[in-house]
Amino acid sequence: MASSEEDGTNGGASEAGEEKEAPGRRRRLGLLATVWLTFYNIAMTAGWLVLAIAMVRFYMEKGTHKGLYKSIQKTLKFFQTFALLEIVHCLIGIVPTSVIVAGVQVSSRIFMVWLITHSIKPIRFLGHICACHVAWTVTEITRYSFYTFSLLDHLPYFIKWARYNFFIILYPVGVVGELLTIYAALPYVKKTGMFSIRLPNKYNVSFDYYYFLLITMASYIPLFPQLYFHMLRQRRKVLHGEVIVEKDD
Ligand SMILES: CCCCCCCCCCCCC[C@@H](O)CC(=O)SCCNC(=O)CCNC(=O)[C@H](O)C(C)(C)COP(=O)(O)OP(=O)(O)OC[C@H]1O[C@@H](n2cnc3c(N)ncnc32)[C@H](O)[C@@H]1OP(=O)(O)O
Repeated sequence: MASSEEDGTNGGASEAGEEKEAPGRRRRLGLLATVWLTFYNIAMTAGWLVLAIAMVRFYMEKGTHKGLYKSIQKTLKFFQTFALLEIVHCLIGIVPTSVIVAGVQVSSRIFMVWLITHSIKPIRFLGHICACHVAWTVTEITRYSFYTFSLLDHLPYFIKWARYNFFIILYPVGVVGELLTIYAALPYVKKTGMFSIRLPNKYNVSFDYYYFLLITMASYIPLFPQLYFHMLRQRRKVLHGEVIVEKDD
């Protein structure tokens, strides 16, 4: 999963009004793209901050995570769904992140939010979901504030440090939380047959959501290490200035 920056294509950036850059230097975006991304990143930082404050307040008031999902679900769904724009940013070339990397990252979260927690009520009180939400929230506050300060050319070192260190723990925590949540959903999905299409039907098509979930869980095995090692490479590049040459896959 090589980034376009590394393979020299500049992610289609020139079409989006960017200038070509010397390797290792920050890319310069057009005014419109800079304004939009600054607005987007500030909105996302604020959204995830609101979520963090709501989680802390809930826990302090109630002393339990039970009922937390109900109180945060609207904000969570809104800001996580808004993150679909990240795939659009990659596609139109205003950010150089690989579309595949952003696509896998965003779609797994959308899947968790809408097709698991929104759709399967009995699993909402589980601690695993809480673990994912905490991991996502800390990550996103750090990540979007990193992008915002970078765009404004005033990036405090501790935000850069946090962006490229927190994931070492938070990524596995989030992934284990997601996998345990899907696992906990399996009996309910099997019992209810939800989102499944049985034969015979006039289109002669069958789909079993239970097996889809098993395949999704299995897909974490090849995909997650790729994302994790990608972040470790980014960490070496950004924090330690290593030049990393990657092959396109
Ligand atoms: C339908 C069923 C689907 C099922 C899918 C199953 C998939 C299974 C595996 C998936 C596992 C994912 C699990 C996950 O959900 C769990 C968690 O997230 S737990 C919490 C911890 N998570 C993390 O730490 C996430 C880490 N990931 C990331 O940080 C990024 O999301 C990543 C997409 C990996 C990209 O990182 P990368 O470093 O490659 O690129 P960047 O995007 O940070 O930066 C590259 C340059 O682009 C500039 N940029 C990017 N976005 C913006 C923006 N919004 N505004 C401004 N600039 C932006 C950035 O500054 C960089 O620029 P430069 O190179 O000039 O510095």
